[in-house]
Amino acid sequence: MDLSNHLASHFEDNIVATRSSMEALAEPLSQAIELCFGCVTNNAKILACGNGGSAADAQHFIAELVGRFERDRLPLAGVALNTDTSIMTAVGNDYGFEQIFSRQVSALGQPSDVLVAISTSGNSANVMLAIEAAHEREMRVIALTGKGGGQIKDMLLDNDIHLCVPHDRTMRIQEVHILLLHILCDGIDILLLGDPA
Ligand SMILES: O=C(CO)[C@@H](O)[C@H](O)[C@H](O)[C@H](O)COP(=O)(O)O
Ligand SMILES: [Zn+2]
Repeated sequence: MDLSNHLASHFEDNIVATRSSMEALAEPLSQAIELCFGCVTNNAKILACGNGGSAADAQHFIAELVGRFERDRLPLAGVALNTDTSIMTAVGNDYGFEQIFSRQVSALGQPSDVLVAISTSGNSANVMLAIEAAHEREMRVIALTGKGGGQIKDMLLDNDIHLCVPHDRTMRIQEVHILLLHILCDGIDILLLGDPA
């Protein structure tokens, strides 16, 4: 294998994934920005969850809401459901790993809250049960997926938002997911603070 060609192919593939996502996802992404803005400016909160790299994305996103993104502003309400090891081990141990997020959604979720559910395959059982619990709480869902959306695609309701990266490799999908989450943060800040100087 020619290593430098192989390395270059990652950059090329990332560009393809990013460009096709820009074309496919611009509209649902604006809808997601409006939904998150409405949520955090109406005394509601954003709950986020995912596994592995997507857990990192969920907590990264929430840290930028509660802390800040690029500009100073008031803290925005959000909770990453994959960060509390006591809850995750207790619920995982006592009720099963599939319920580690859904139980928290049931405990914390209110009808105006939004669930950001992240799964590259769209098939992680614990993320799917979190979506089910959010619907039971009358929450709206923003799902970040890839690979055609998996089973999550069929679980979403009409007023949910699906950001499905048109790619089949987990790492590429994750790379676009973090881009989408950063754009969401930027969009929320623009609606809150106006255009950047
Ligand atoms: O970061 C990676 C791979 O890039 C892994 O940790 C990956 O997130 C894990 O295998 C997850 O369990 C995959 O779950 P999902 O994206 O299919 O819901
Ligand atoms: Zn990864």
